[in-house]
Amino acid sequence: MSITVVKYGGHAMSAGSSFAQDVAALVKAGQKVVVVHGGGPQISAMLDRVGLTSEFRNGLRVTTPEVMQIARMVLLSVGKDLVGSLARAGAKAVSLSGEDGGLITARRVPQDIGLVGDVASIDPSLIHTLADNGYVPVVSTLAPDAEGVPHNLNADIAAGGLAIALRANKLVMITDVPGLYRNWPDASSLIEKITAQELEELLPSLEKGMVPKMEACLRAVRAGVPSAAIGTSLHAHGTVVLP
Ligand SMILES: Nc1ncnc2c1ncn2[C@@H]1O[C@H](COP(=O)(O)OP(=O)(O)O)[C@@H](O)[C@H]1O
Ligand SMILES: CC(=O)N[C@@H](CCC(=O)OP(=O)(O)O)C(=O)O
Repeated sequence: MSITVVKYGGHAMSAGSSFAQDVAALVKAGQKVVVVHGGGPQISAMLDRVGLTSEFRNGLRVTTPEVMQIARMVLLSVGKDLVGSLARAGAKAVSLSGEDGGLITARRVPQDIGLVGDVASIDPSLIHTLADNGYVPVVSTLAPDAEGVPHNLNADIAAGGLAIALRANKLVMITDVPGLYRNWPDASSLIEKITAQELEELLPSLEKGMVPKMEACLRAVRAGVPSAAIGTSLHAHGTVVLP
């Protein structure tokens, strides 16, 4: 049975959408769906409320231990909220993070930005167990490093890693823009289809949140995921990345 990995970004989430209904419909139609959620804007809002600031470097949040505490709290709560939305839409969902069942092990990124991890390894057996039994796994992207220290992972990067480890048929990145624009924000420059080679050439010119998103798509299609799509819903894909 085919597996779709869907990354649901924090910006898309705050815009409100038919996300839960769309996932529930896919599951009803016999597909396995794994949700990886973001929550960047929600973390920033909570940091604001408690009087902490954080900055982004190349799309990654500089994560001090204090920021990590808030990020973890917010992401786990976003996961539970999504389980609730999916349940109301008729899908049985279970939230978990990379910390559960040895799902993800993190490796500290080389940049000096604190407790930020990349995916070092993934053990997808817990995800398979859930998906094989009709549950929608909802993954919060926190993961311990080899010493057991929790790290903050960019959700796009983690979704790409999971799509590879699960041998997904498709990776879908749901965000607040219709797709990838060659000359952002020129609305006429939306890229409908792009190959891995073309994307690799374009990557250095991209900025902010698009950097980890497109890097994750590139890694996924290079590692055997047949396609990665970027759009505003499970059915609206402005951009498709092909090997
Ligand atoms: N070339 C580009 N094409 C599309 N969006 C871009 C581009 N460059 C920067 N962006 C910005 O990236 C944002 C999406 O990334 P991000 O904020 O990380 O979203 P998410 O929370 O869904 O992961 C868009 O809202 C847009 O402002
Ligand atoms: C290291 C890093 O940047 N982690 C992200 C995790 C959440 C995320 O990726 O959320 P979106 O998908 O909504 O942007 C953060 O702290 O914002």
